[in-house]
Amino acid sequence: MAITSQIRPADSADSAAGQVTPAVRLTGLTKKYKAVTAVDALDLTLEPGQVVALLGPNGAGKSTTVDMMLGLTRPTSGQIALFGQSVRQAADAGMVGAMLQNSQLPDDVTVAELVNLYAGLHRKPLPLDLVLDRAGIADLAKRRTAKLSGGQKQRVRFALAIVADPRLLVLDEPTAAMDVQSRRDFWAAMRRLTGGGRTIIFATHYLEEADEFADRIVLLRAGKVVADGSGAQIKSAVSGRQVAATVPGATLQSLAGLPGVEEATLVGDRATMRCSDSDAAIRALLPAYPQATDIEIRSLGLEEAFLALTTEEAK
Ligand SMILES: Nc1ncnc2c1ncn2[C@@H]1O[C@H](COP(=O)(O)OP(=O)(O)OP(=O)(O)O)[C@@H](O)[C@H]1O
Repeated sequence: MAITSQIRPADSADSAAGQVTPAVRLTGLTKKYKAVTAVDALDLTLEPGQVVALLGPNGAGKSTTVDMMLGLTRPTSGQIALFGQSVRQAADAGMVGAMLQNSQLPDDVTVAELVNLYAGLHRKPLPLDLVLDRAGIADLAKRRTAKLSGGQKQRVRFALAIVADPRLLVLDEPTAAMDVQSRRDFWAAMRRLTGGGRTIIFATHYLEEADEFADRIVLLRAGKVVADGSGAQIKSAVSGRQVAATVPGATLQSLAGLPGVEEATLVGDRATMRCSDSDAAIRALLPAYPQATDIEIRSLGLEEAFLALTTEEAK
């Protein structure tokens, strides 16, 4: 599929030309679990100050990518540089803060005690009040963690992630347990943080969340980047039309290769083609298959088109 190259090369040329060291540079990053390739030769460069969403369905490789960036899982091959340093060096220097899916919080401490405990692990932690304030949990300082709601726990995890004032925040589905208002508050806090030039990469299942809060969306499927661009670019790339037709004798390969066709499926003689240009597709289909009948064209909604882009393709 050509969407990645239409929008922007996965590895932006800006950083090569400019002086700025990328916040994140992943090169050929690969993780295999026996037969499963969870992350497949991923190349990705993040400029400092970007808020980037790693968007994709279950099993796309988001968590594995995040875990490798945090040194929790070793890559099978490929390289990771964070501000030009190794994962270990960047972590030791307090450059990286992380918020992981479902990480456990100890039960028998207050929020302030827990944040202080984490602060003690770092050489130059931020003052407690500032951390609590930035995470929007100043009013929860004396609350025991066992008494927190799911969304409040997420904000405490966020406080722990920012304790060392990291330049890069890596967040795996940070708003998973939050209601709409908490989600908005969370991202408002994030925006205040990134005002200071911090880089954020977060994993999410939700196109809407990625569109609303990220400067850039990297769409993953089966461990590969299938699209990379701003929310508007991704939306225009994924929206399109679907052409269905009964095409006796057609092969999947020939249908997928028609101009304007992004992806094709064939069930018996019934072909369904997701098109970037449905007019071009039909103009090419008819001379190639004059026997085609029952042709239908319909517009794909955004969510539907997104799903089409993130499920297995035939091309
Ligand atoms: N420890 C593991 N052992 C074997 N396979 C794994 C392991 N961790 C992940 N995988 C596989 O790697 C692929 C990518 O998984 P990953 O958790 O990175 O996806 P994801 O995009 O984060 O999905 P989700 O949104 O469900 O968290 C999946 O096929 C998953 O089953």
